[in-house]
Amino acid sequence: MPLSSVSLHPPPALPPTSNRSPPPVSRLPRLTRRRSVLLARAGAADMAAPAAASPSAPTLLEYMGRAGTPADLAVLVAHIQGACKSIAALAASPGNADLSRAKAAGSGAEAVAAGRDAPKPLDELSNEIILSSLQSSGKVAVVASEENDLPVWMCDDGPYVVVTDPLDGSRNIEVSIPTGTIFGIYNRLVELDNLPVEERAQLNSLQSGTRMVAAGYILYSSATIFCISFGAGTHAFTLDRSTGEFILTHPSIQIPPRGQIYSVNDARYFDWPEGLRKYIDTIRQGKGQHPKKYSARYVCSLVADFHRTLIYGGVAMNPRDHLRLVYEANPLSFLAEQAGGRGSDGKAKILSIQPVKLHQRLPLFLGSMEDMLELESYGDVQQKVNPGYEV
Ligand SMILES: O=P(O)(O)OC[C@H]1O[C@](O)(COP(=O)(O)O)[C@@H](O)[C@@H]1O
Repeated sequence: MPLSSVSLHPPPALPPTSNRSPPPVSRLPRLTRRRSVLLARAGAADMAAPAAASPSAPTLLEYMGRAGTPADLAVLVAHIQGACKSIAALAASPGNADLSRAKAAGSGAEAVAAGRDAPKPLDELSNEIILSSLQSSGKVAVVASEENDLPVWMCDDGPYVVVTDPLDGSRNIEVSIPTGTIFGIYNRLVELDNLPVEERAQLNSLQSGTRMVAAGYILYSSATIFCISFGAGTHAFTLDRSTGEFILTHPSIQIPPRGQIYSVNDARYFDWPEGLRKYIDTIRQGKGQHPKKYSARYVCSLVADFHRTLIYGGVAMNPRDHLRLVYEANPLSFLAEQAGGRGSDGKAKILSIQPVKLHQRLPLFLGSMEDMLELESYGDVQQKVNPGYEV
């Protein structure tokens, strides 16, 4: 669906102001200055409230300037940032439910035949938004996206290669559950420049995760969070809706070495191997290396489950062959490692797995170092039975 054909319904008209009785002024709580500033920043303050203080924390663009991010890379990230603001607006718009519904039966057959899920209109729109902003950055040679069977070649002398899942968890949009965009950035392999374009595109996109120069995700939730690593720590920026800027709110995130939360779709318990069942049974009962009973949290939206794990610690997993190595597991593992955590397929570090196919799937485990090592010590944690589940 082209972007121009999306019609967002106008908001319902409010009754005229004069018909509504004014609130009893004397009962209005007085806003503290801090609250006023926060409300003003959120664009929600009463006009008479004190003006927002200028935030001292840097914006994403200022951060990249201060950190000495190469200019071409900063331009590229600035374009991703712009695209994600548009996706955030679409995901939160009154038209989002229509955009999240699968198209007529039979559509998306090509994607399904290629081992991908049938895309929803919002997946396709998000892909279009990301691709066009990467194209206009002028910095990208090739993009490998979940929504395209093959990598898209953009520009022969673009210095970077981008891998992306433009909108993960789009099945959740209709019920306003968080979604996210994931991306990874590599240098273009100049030694491949003389190969035919299809081969060049493919090999550039299948680089090992160890060669990533930057990776990030954008979480579309109650706040829109842009989390990124350039290989020197993991940092998260929160969208300030009054200025349209992403403000540094979580510098140098350190995932706690041990958490108390596990995140998995445990309706699949009976399809799990013995090792994984034992691990989950053990930590639930507080009988593991950490003598606390773990709690379960599962949003079923990869970026949201990963974001919570990054901040609170613990483990987030999908033990069956479902998530994609190139544009989901690799970028999130890079961010986890940069925050002191670990990403694995249950046996090996994700970043050390050489991709062989663009849409390659694998079991994915992400989280706190101590929790991850304990989990892996059970050996048999990859779910081999994968019947495909309807929901
Ligand atoms: O059905 P499962 O195994 O719980 O998988 C859920 C996972 O799949 C995803 O929805 C991604 O799958 P899709 O690409 O089909 O949307 C993740 O957001 C989520 O973590």
